[in-house]
This record gives sequence, C-alpha cells and structure tokens, in this order.
Amino acid sequence: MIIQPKIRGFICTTTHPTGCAQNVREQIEFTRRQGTVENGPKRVLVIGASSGYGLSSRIAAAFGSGAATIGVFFEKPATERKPGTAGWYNSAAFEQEAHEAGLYAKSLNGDAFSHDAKQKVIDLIQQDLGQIDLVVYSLASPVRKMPDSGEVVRSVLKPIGETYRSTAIDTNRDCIIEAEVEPATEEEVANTVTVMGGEDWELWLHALNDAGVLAEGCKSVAYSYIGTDITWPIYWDGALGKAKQDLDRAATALNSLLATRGGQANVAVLKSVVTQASSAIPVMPLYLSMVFRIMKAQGVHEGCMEQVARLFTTGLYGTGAKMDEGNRLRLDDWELRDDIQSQCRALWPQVTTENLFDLTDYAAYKAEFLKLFGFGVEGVDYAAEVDPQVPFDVIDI
Ligand SMILES: NC(=O)c1ccc[n+]([C@@H]2O[C@H](COP(=O)([O-])OP(=O)(O)OC[C@H]3O[C@@H](n4cnc5c(N)ncnc54)[C@H](O)[C@@H]3O)[C@@H](O)[C@H]2O)c1
Repeated sequence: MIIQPKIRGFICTTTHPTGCAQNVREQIEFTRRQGTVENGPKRVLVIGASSGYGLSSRIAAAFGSGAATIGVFFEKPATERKPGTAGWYNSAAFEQEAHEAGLYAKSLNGDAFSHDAKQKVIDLIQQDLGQIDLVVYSLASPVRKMPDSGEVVRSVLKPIGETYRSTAIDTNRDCIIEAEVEPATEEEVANTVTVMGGEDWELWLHALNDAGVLAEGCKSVAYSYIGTDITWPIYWDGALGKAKQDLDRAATALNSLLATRGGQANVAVLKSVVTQASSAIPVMPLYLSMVFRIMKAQGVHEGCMEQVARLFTTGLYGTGAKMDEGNRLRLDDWELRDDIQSQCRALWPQVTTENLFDLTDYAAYKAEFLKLFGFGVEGVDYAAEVDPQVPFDVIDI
C-alpha cells in the first residue's frame, strides 16, 4: 500500500507506519542523549501510553531510567483496507526498541475505563513485576463507558455561561475565521467531568493499592493544562477546565493515600503541544501557532519529549520544577511567562488569513500535526509501498 495523508476536520484518517516508528526513534534518541535520570523509577505503568504525553512518559521511563514499562491504550491495528492508528504503530515501534535494548515492555489495548483493564493490569504486574514505582495517568478521551452501568458518557469542548467568540484557524482551508462556540449545558459540564475528571484515576489507584501492587514510595502523576486568560474561556473556565479542577481534587485525595506508603500523587501542569487531543480544541491551533513562534524566538520551546524529560529530571525525580500552592508541578512555567503571554496577546488581533504564515508558526503547526500520523518525517519515502500490517504482542482488554 502507498499511504498518503487524508485529513478530515481535525484528524488525519490515514497513518504511515514507517513515519510513526521514526518519530518514536527520534524521541528515544533524544532521551538517550539526556543521560540517565538519577533515582528514576524502575517499574512504570502508563495509562494512555501510545501517543502525546503518555508515549513520551513511557519513553522517558524506559530509555531515561531503564524502567520496565506496562502501557495501556486504545488503538486499532490495520485492516485490509485501512492503516492502523498512529498509536498502534508508535507502540509497536516502542516495544521493538525496548526489547532490543533488553527492557521489559508489555502493552494492553482496550478501554482503560473498564474494570477489566484494571484487573488485567494487576494480573500482569503480579505475574511479571510484583509492584510498580510510578503510575502515569495520561488519558485523553472524548467518551467514557461507565464501568458499572455500561452507559456511554461524552465530554464537550465548550465554554460555560456565555458563547465564546474568537478568531481561529480553519485548518482545512488555512484561513482565519470567526469561531463561535455555544456554552455547555449543566449536563454537558457534568458529563465532561465524568469523562476527563479525576474519578477514573482514583479508581485505578485504589484498585492497584487494594491489590498490593504499589511499591513503597510509589508516585503517581496525572496531566493537566491551565493556560492564561487567552484560552481560559474555552479551556480552564470551560467544561474541560471543570474536569481538570476535578483532577486536582483527586490528586489531593490520592496524595493522602500514597503518602501512607511514602509516596505522592500530583497533577503536573504541562505546556500546550500539538497532539491529537489538543488539535480538537477550538482556537488551540491558532494559539499554538503563535505561542510556538514566540517561545522559539526566546529559545524556550519544547515538544512532548523535552517537556516530559524536564518533568522527570526536575519534578518527579529531581528538584527545580515549580510546585504551586495546589501541590501541582508547573512545567508550563516557560509558556506562561509574562513576556511570552503578552507578546501572544499583542499578536492575536494582528493575524489575518493573508499574514497567517508570516506572523505565526502555522506552517510548523501543520507539519507537526501531519507528523503525529507519521507524515512529513525526514528520511521516509512516501512514494514507496509499505506494509500497513505491523503485528506486535498486545494483550487485548
Ligand atoms: N496536548 C496538550 O497540549 C496538553 C497539554 C497539557 C496537558 N495535556 C494532558 O495530557 C494528557 C494526554 O493528552 P495528549 O494530548 O497527550 O493526548 P493524546 O491524544 O496524544 O493521547 C491520548 C492517549 O489516551 C489513550 N486513550 C484514549 N481513550 C482511551 C481509553 N478509553 N482507554 C485506553 N486508552 C485511551 C490513547 O490511546 C492515547 O494513548 C491529557 O490529560 C491532556 O489533557 C495535554
């Protein structure tokens, strides 16, 4: 099969296995160049391990710290007519590299919200690793099937109270538009908290704790975003923000639980990056295109891997990372610097369809978006036939 990108809305419906594998190798190479994470974890569970921040966390643990890793994700292998999802190819490449490096790596594919996922992970830990030193919670999902009732609950990306109006990029036509997003209903807000709030993280840690598979000193981290007034109406003050505030609530409760065995639970607030999850958020493509340009000019730009490397070495297993009054690790400190945000505020009203590519990093945004699906990766011959079937040993949930 010769595979070219096919973009529909904010996703690309095709993926390139060689490009995805190359992306993973780049992150592994970066991690190796950073050297060993002092006092890093040795047995790590990553929930949401196949792309974005979760994948980088798995790479940081394995290749920065020599950790055995268990990854949980929800991905699809190729069918006869369609390539697999990017996360499938990413995970296949990760496992291959980990095994070649002599590292334990096993993956479970299916719904992390289910009871089965938790039980199968516990069984695997008991069988292979005994206990876990770090649990990374990095799920980003628009839906949650409730584990007891089977009801399917959906999250929304909407403001609360008022309609949100802003200039934004129509990423299909590469032009500036006026976006308008109607406010969420109370039920939609509650549903978003159910899907993306802290409850499932708590269910995971309680299940692991009850099964006795959390080691002395075990840490857990869940990822969040806050931003500034530029994005607050759609993010922090919107439905998703309510879910992230619920994650903060869960972190406090889980911190007490883990503290009893000398461990800790924290939310880590990370910078905005291009991932499948963030490209679905209205206005994010424009904000990212602007803030990347400004951060690059200041020499403080980071992608997923650089950001997670800093989280591991200065936050989770080192010192130097900022901790806020809510016990959150603040790796978004560079993005939220006053000079960066004020330049962003000044730039926002100046951007038009005509100057979009000149004033912002939109070209780089588009390239990074395509790269998420394995396209536009250096050294990959996209005119060549490639086998979309990339089997690897996953445990089905
Ligand atoms: N992207 C950003 O700019 C950004 C910034 C700060 C914080 N975060 C947070 O980081 C976390 C991860 O987001 P991301 O942007 O890396 O997302 P992503 O879309 O790249 O990855 C999501 C992961 O969740 C997995 N997943 C989704 N539904 C699942 C299910 N039902 N069962 C099992 N696995 C499932 C996917 O397979 C994938 O591994 C989220 O909490 C997000 O809010 C993201």
